Amino acid sequence: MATVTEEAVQPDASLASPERVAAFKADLVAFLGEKLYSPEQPWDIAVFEGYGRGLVATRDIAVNELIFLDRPILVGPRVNNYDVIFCASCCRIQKRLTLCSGGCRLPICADCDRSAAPETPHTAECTVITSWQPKDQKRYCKTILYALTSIRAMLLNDLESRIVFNMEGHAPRKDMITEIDRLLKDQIFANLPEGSANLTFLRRIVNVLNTNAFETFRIVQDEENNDHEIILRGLYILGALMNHHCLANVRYVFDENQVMWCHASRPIRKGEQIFNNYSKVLWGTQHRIIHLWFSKHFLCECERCRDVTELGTYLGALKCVRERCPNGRLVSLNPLKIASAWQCDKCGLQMGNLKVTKIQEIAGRMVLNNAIKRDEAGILEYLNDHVSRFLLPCNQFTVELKLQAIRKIQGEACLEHLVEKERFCREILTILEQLKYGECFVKGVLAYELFKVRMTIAQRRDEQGCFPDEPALDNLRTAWTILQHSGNRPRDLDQLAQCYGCNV
Ligand SMILES: C[S@@+](CC[C@H](N)C(=O)[O-])C[C@H]1O[C@@H](n2cnc3c(N)ncnc32)[C@H](O)[C@@H]1O
Repeated sequence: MATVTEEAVQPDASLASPERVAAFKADLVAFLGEKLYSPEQPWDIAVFEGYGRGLVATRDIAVNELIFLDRPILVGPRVNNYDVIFCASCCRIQKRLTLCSGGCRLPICADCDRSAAPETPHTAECTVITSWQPKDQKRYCKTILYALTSIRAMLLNDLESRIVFNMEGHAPRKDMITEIDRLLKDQIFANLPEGSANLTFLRRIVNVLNTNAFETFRIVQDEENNDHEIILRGLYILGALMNHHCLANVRYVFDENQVMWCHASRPIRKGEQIFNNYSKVLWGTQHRIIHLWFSKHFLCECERCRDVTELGTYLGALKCVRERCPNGRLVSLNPLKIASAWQCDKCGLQMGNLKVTKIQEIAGRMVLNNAIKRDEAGILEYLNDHVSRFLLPCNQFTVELKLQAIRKIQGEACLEHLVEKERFCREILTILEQLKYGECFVKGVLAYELFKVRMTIAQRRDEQGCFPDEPALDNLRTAWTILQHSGNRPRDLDQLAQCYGCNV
């Protein structure tokens, strides 16, 4: 169990000193072990001006080459509502809520319950939680579930906790209530006083998690053998060492065992920094900048963020509001300044940032909170009748809705919808090409969907003789290359790739 001392949990400004970096790397290599680390790996830890530590390529890395494998040092529930009840320990779906008999107020399955064996994987965390004397022990407590990932850090061994406390951890913004604040505010425990070493430890862990954790998942089956994906948060140290760039040069997936597979999405030259994208690939610049500022505490100034045309994609651009300017696109005069005015690229109309933000907010609400929940016909109708009147076809919200349509239009859909789906897949793949985004995860998903929809259209039109042609096989190869290690890849991908010889 980790030693909880005040010194151990203090954030440290010297994380990037050469001695600290060398010691940190030695710890990390020991943690990864021979299975995940080989001395031939093409990365090293380096310090970059303005970024802190990061990963650097130690030789040229080819596109699609494996850069590293990583495993979570810490994993557990995210701090967000779940729509199913699952065992807090093994994540198996629980039909009926059964609380742990140990009194920790968490839902636990019969196999993980403290009474199931002298030691279950849940015993140690239950002991920590109950040592703080939970009040109201007969009731489920969501707040404890949300804090569980941080609480698990108390069980790390010395090597692991040294690694974790060598990670950067930004303090929360003043208006943010963390899962640990919530434990105190709701007076969940009788014996976890403000000012205690345990609380300082938990607060520091929350900062490390918020700065570094990834969204990962576990696939579990219910009693009817249906698969469910339980979204979790995982601290992957090697993964977290990658700094951000809006034109990342890697992609990653998590396999069934929660191992992270990180591949090059573009060629990387020796000496270049290995970058991940912390934001969404298909978001416009203003959204990415705000998201990075509020969640990761830095201002991105990469070439994609600096270009008003967003590399010709106009993902964040808005439709000009003048009726006599049907093709005008409003773009920011200075994308790096959130308060900058916007201007139409055709008629020169200027608009203040507050008004632009309002329009984006309304568009976002209409699309993300409302239209996206419709069925496939509803989404297509909304795209054709409403969205086209107030948003550009290239706008990020239009693109998001098209992605949702792609997900919802499946094999049994009518031919007209399938043809629309094919068009959307091609449109979004073209945007990725404009961004020169390489062999990224979204490309893999779209390539798979495009292959499938073309196959279904060929069947419906009785054109199987012409399918699959070379472009379709290319799509399947791309999908297989990108998604093959993902634990939640489409269930028929392996079979399709094998059947058409694309899994080599
Ligand atoms: C997941 S950590 C990355 C590793 C970190 N540099 C370190 O030394 O531990 C994320 C933090 O790194 C820094 N960072 C990452 N990408 C950056 C970028 N593009 N510009 C400036 N800072 C960046 C920010 O402080 C951010 O909150």
